[in-house]
Amino acid sequence: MFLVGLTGGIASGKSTVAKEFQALGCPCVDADLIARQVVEPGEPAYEKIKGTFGPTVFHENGLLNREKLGQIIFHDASKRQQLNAIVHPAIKKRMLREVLQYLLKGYQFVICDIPLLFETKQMLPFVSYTVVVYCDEDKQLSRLMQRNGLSEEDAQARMKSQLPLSEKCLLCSYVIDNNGDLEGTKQHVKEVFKKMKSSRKHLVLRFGILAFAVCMFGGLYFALR
Ligand SMILES: Nc1ncnc2c1ncn2[C@@H]1O[C@H](COP(=O)(O)OP(=O)(O)OP(=O)(O)O)[C@@H](O)[C@H]1O
Repeated sequence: MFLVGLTGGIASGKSTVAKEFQALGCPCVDADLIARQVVEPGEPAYEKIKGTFGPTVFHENGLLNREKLGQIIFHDASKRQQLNAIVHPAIKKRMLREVLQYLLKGYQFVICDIPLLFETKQMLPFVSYTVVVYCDEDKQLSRLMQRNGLSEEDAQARMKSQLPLSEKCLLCSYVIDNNGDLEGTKQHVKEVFKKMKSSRKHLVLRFGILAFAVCMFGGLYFALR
């Protein structure tokens, strides 16, 4: 099995593209979903956030106030770094656990939807291919404002906290153009899907596991003879 890192900019269409990959039968691990799970009450990252940012970033019922925390970190790079140092290792650990479950089920590859793949670099050593979902800046801005009900200024601040999409396109293996309608995007997803299916990178891990098993059992056999 091998991992494909799916990334892009905020509201560039990663979830939309991930759904299309799932419709084609690919398992997807969603870093955003995991990011919400690791800050639930009782999780180690939850306690660390309380210790670092204080009680003001929590609702009265104890749940994390994501909007309040978002406002703080999107306008303050050092606070953003502090939060990242807490949540990124927890996200990475849980992602690798989910990936391991798919490995045991025998999938050829797993799509890992990681919005900040190139910014944090945490998961980069584990992925064989990177795919960027791209759309022009003005389209990204209008989709973000519409979806999240944000002012232009707030939407711009969120976009600026990430690497520009054009830079990510230079770093990745494949670009999926999401400027057009959904039908066009589906076609781009199918093309990338075919390329992944024809990759033989999953054999590296399979042969590695096989060689390891042969060595272990061979060693055991000769030791017990
Ligand atoms: N090709 C498209 N045509 C029209 N609208 C689109 C298209 N792709 C995505 N959208 C819309 O743009 C918004 C952002 O898309 P999506 O949620 O997939 O982005 P995302 O990159 O996953 O966002 P986030 O950064 O929050 O994770 C959504 O409202 C979605 O419906």
